[in-house]
Amino acid sequence: MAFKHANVEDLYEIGVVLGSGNFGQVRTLTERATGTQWAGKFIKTRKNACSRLGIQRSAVEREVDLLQALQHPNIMALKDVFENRAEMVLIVELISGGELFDFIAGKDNVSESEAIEFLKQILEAVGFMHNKQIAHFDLKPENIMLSDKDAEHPNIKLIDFGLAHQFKQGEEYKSMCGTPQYIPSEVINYEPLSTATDMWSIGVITYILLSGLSPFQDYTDEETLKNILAMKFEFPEHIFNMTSDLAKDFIQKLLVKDPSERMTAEECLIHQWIQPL
Ligand SMILES: Cc1ccc2c(c1)c1c3c(c(C)cc1n2CCCN)C(=O)NC3=O
Repeated sequence: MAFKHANVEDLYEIGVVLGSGNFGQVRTLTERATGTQWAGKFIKTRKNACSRLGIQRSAVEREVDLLQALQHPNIMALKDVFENRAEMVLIVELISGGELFDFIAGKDNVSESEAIEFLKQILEAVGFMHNKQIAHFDLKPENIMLSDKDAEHPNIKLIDFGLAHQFKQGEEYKSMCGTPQYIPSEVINYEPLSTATDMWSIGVITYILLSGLSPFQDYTDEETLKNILAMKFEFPEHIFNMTSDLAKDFIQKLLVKDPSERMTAEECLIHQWIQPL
């Protein structure tokens, strides 16, 4: 996709801030020609390679390339990219149902059938990515958005591919990025990563969906990381007493230390809990 050098404001009316992260800000945009609402991800780019502020232009190009390869109903769609001296703007579909995180927070916990509805869509999107050798590397409830939270069957969309990576044949990839409570031991130990790294995060997300608790989280990130390395998690009886054995089995087949032993997205989609015979 060619990066447009026009001024975003010529084509879009810039609206409210939806959120911000280390990359910059996300704001609503209204396309002047059609009135259609979009989201604009405003990324401050670095003046030069050594300045600390902002993001390398090459990192944004990589995210754009990955998003172009990932056209799927459960993955945020990229419409356009604008670039000027100090920033780049990704024009993406507006996902107005907010984060899965808030949806869970708004309820004590989610029923198993609701959780399965969400997980099927997440697993379809992640399986699609993994078949293209692309890993997300930052799967967490904040990056799973609902297109309409009031719908009977909310549609989910994965967002934020800033840490995503496409594996080349036989290439090794390591990174210390991610969010402590969702990362597996291979990230902490700076060992080679793979698409299985995402599957660990899905195990953590499933545990949170069903209980509202985070399996490894502790008072400090350091303690959290120790819990992960020690594989220290359990299903507290007073919280999980109503949870099916199949649901716990699903989680236990993802929260596995050895990445090669974890279920793949495809294996998850045919697990008895997700797809009863
Ligand atoms: C209604 C609403 C509220 C907050 C939003 C968004 C939409 C949103 C969106 C996107 C991103 C990358 C971040 C977003 N954020 C920031 C928080 C996401 N974790 C996006 O790509 N489309 C959005 O609508």
